[in-house]
Amino acid sequence: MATENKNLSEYDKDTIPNAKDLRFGIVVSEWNSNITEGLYDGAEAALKDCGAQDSNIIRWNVPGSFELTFGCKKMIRQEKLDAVIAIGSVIQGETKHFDFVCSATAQGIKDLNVQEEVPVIFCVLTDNTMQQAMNRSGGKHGNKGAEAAIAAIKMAVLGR
Ligand SMILES: Nc1c(NC[C@H](O)[C@H](O)[C@H](O)CO)[nH]c(=O)[nH]c1=O
Ligand SMILES: CC(=O)[C@@H](O)COP(=O)(O)O
Repeated sequence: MATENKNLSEYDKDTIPNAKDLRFGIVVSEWNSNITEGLYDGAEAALKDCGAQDSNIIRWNVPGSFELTFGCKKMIRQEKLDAVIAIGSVIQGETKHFDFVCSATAQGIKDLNVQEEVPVIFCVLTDNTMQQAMNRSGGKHGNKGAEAAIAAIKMAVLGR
């Protein structure tokens, strides 16, 4: 189902484990900060709505989405975490750079999920336009940050 046919912010709290004893890392790209701050707000609000404590949400910033992989790896090794959310917004420009940044970021975060023991959630928008990004970071299609927060809670308790 494409995003346009669903609301990214919708979830049923009755189906979500309580997050009160879980500790989360959130690594936020500074590129397109008008979008990534909205994604962060959505993720933080959903985590708290599901019981997470302020003191158990650790935020680091990195320059761009390409740096999310290193930032998440370093955070996992430095902090005791149950899940990490990688937040970025990549928007198509005039060149093929978009393709390389998106691919490298997605592959890097996938690799972390293979190599590390802490789940890393892919909360990176890869949009053709700023409007598409706005629509998915608190606009008409909801907030992918909220979706990522729910995924983080579910993955944090997987197998328990
Ligand atoms: N154009 C976008 C970038 N580009 C920057 C890279 O992510 C990286 O920081 C740089 O190549 C140095 O290593 N990053 C985004 O997150 N979003 C973009 O639209
Ligand atoms: C995703 C990018 O790196 C891109 O926004 C940069 O823009 P351009 O391709 O015009 O250099």
